[in-house]
Amino acid sequence: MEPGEYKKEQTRVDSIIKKIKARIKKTRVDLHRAHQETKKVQQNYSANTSVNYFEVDDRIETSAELQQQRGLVSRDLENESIIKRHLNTLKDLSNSPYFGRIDILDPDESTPENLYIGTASFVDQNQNFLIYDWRAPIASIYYNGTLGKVHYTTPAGQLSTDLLKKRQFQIQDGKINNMFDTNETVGDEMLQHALGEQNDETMQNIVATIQSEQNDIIRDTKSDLLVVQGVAGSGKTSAILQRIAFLLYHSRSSLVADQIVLLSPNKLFSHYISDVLPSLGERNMRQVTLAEFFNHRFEGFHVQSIFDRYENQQTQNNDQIAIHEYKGSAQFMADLTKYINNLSAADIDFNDINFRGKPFFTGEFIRSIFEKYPSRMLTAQRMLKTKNQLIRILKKRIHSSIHEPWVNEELETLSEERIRTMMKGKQLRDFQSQDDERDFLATKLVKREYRIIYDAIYNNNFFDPYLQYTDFLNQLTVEAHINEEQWHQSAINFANQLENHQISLDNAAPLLYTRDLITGEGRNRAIKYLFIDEMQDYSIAQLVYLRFIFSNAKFNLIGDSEQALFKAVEKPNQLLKNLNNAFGTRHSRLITLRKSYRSTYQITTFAKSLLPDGNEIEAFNRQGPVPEIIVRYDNEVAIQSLKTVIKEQLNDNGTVAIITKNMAEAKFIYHSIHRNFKTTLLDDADRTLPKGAIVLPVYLAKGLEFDSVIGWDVSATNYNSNQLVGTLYTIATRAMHSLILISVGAVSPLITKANIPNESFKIDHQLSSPNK
Ligand SMILES: Nc1ncnc2c1ncn2[C@@H]1O[C@H](COP(=O)(O)OP(=O)(O)OP(=O)(O)O)[C@@H](O)[C@H]1O
Repeated sequence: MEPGEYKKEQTRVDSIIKKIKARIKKTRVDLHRAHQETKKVQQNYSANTSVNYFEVDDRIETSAELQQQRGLVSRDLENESIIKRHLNTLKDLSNSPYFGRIDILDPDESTPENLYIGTASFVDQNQNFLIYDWRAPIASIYYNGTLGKVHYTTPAGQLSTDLLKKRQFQIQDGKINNMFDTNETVGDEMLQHALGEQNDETMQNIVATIQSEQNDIIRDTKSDLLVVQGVAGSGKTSAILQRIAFLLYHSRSSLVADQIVLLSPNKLFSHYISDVLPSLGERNMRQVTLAEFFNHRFEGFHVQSIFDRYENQQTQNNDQIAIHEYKGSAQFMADLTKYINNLSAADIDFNDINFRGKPFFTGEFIRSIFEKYPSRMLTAQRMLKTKNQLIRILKKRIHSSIHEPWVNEELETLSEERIRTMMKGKQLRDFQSQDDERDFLATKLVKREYRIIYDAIYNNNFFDPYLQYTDFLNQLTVEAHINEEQWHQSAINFANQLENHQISLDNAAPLLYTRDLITGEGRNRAIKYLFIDEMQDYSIAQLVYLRFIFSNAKFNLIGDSEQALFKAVEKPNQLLKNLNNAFGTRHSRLITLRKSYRSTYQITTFAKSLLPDGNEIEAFNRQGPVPEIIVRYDNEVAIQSLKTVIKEQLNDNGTVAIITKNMAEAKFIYHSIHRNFKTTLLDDADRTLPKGAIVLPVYLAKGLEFDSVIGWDVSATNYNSNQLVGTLYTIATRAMHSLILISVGAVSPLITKANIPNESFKIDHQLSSPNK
């Protein structure tokens, strides 16, 4: 670098920050004005809309005016929040305006251009880009290109330029702390610095140090099905969050954050990643865990969570595992689809709709309506027609009931005030005669009375998906490898669980699929992108269902087959093939990430040795202590050692996580140590990660990272099956700087038989069992 460069760059930083600060001042004024405007519209709205919602008794009659008012309020609120977000972005820029510079020479130009790249663009009054947003097409060469001829994609097609220089900056509080020129994607030095820091309470964006292969994930705009298989700590989650920010920028006019859904592994994770998009000036996408999603769709039932299943699956026999695998397969969903498509009117489980303890519409009557529609129509279309017909009949009944004696009686007892509320929005001149007015009120009364029937039709309560699904399970001829008796038992279990308002996870997606495919409802066509993190924990059946209901969404599935808990590992290529077959997608793409960034070189080297094909994993070269295995021969001594280790680790690290195989072990540890240290036991209802010592079962640690990890009881007794390799690997790869494993008794063969180089770990072995 030429002498004087640092000074020149710092002068530029100073001048840009001055301009940003001036813009902040102006934006504050804009924000104040927008806030006043929102307040005015809101006051206006509440004055105009003091409607008694209980009286609005027909969904079809929602006032258009009300909707318009609501629209104004939300538009102003949105406007205000856009300015607020912009202000926050400017504040961030005023601290650190950019992190990169590229010098390019376009063909036919004689002087090079210097472009600076930051988290957002900053443009002066003359439309000069003082900072380019990292998502701008030209910025891609900062991440991808090495010096020389480079290409980049713009909305107008591919362009090429000559990349003359790539410079990286670390700017904090307006001061350049470090800067260097590089030929690499993003030099190791910057990355070393970013990765060497202590774990934050929430995840940080990686915008300044995105790696080339991560950039491919972020900027993909073509795939309908994008599958990212990446080793632990390879930046999958980071990349998809950056991708969401990229997509929102790329499709500013046609995509909003609410049209993007992320299915996340647990609530802790949802909170953990919640700062990334706002730090990039974007709103968060919708986030939901699978358990929340199912419980929302099965109101009144408790759906087994993925965590309940981990806890229970530890006791499944081979026959049960075979059934579980079949129920999670694409084949099972195909069998179910075939069954549903071949249902005749006589096969459908119609229910009576009751009113005051008596059938208002009998199931047989409903069936007779359904039967009238031609069988060449889809079941869902016939159902919809049946439903509309029922509503028409109900309306007729309402109309013919308005002169019944009970209505007259009620009308006579109506208070003035009640009449006024019922007439809200109506003027006397709207009625031709007094009879008209009376009929209007009578209709309202009858509608209210029959509301329960309307709701039952509207909610498809005339059809019983639970019974239908049971019928399906019972009529199925299962393949030879499935034990028939156990299969029937599982159908009985399903029915028994329903009695107790319980649904097991295996049945949740197929059951919803039965309901939605038959009724034609439950689909959400507004969602444009679906992201699934930790996809290895989803069954293909669940993915098929999600594909069915989010039919307009592009799918982004992110996972690490090696981190599958209690399940055999599936090769990424095979997985993509299975998904392509099940989804029937046109443009699918598999991106594999092999380099692990989270952990030190020593931890990654140890963790990858646990896996049969772990040598495909590449460790990032950040140095730290080698992992340690502590072997003790009884719980009491092991707990003593655990306490010593926690104490040492807390001296050097912000978070020390003791990760166990299951909740029972986590509770045991918590009760053994919480008097000695301020300890937090986490369960699946927790949303935040405290600092200090925390105890949690492995499935809650998914997607998270900790400065120091202590894996509890990696003994041969506790880790006795090959199916637990993923569990062990997941525990080890949660550690950023330090990893210690404690074994109560002989160490698991998953570790002793693994090909771990001797110098890659330390062992602290109690010489013999005290009992011997
Ligand atoms: N390009 C990068 N620049 C800086 N940090 C990075 C980069 N890529 C990944 N990291 C860091 O590495 C760690 C792991 O990233 P992330 O959690 O996204 O990985 P993952 O593949 O989702 O991991 P896992 O599957 O193990 O949960 C995080 O601390 C993240 O900030």
